[in-house]
Amino acid sequence: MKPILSVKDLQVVFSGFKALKGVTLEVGDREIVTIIGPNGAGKSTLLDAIVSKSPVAAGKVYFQGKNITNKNPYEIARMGIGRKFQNPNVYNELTVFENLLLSLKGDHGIFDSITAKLTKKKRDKIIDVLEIIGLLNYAATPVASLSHGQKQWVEIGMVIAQDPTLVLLDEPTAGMTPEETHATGEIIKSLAQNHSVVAIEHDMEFVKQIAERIIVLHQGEKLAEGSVQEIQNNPQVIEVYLGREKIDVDVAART
Ligand SMILES: Nc1ncnc2c1ncn2[C@@H]1O[C@H](COP(=O)(O)OP(=O)(O)OP(=O)(O)O)[C@@H](O)[C@H]1O
Repeated sequence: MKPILSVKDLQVVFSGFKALKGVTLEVGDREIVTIIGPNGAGKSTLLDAIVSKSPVAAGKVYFQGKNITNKNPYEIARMGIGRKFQNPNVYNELTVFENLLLSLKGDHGIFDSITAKLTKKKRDKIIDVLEIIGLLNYAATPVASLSHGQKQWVEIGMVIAQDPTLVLLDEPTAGMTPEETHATGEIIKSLAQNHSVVAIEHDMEFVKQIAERIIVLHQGEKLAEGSVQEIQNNPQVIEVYLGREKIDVDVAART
């Protein structure tokens, strides 16, 4: 099977500091790949480099067979890669429906998007997205009155409203309650029926819920790759990441 995304020997350098030291990975059609690793491992930098938010110093990024290395970020978005950042980037004073309307592919400018005639096609598309993100009953609710988790779902919705082939999510469950985290996992699984997904995540329960394949980054390099079981039993991963996570949890439980 031909991969949707193919990253080859990617290097990113910040003022002489190598944040990525030659990372290679592939993402298949409608596959969910989860990226884990300690703080500073280079996870966000990897997603940034794919969409040209950080410049690639060496190596290549191919999307659907086309070389997109260091291409203009808007062009990359237009080609079909959607990126959600850690903090919700939504319009609080607008409703959930309006936020999604603003994100629809082909619309330009807040005023134009909101005042333009709402076609049936646009309405149906927004309803589809609302169903996927579980907010159908909140269409007319101002985003300001949603919970933190619901705002994150609106933003996931804003990404998928653009019909990306590949969705990149940076810690989609950050700050969520356990119930919201679980619901996010179900949203991502339903997303993967039509999209490829790469998600950075720290919460191992969540990773187990969604992961088909896990990639572990450590100090700018790929330390391991495999199924949940392979990763959980990998001694190097336990040493640099999973063991430490467990110690953190144990310490937190005692204090
Ligand atoms: N714009 C930048 N300028 C300089 N250094 C940077 C920049 N962005 C990231 N770094 C450094 O690159 C390394 C990788 O950072 P990155 O944010 O990719 O890690 P991460 O794995 O996403 O960590 P976290 O889990 O804490 O978000 C870190 O040492 C970070 O300080």
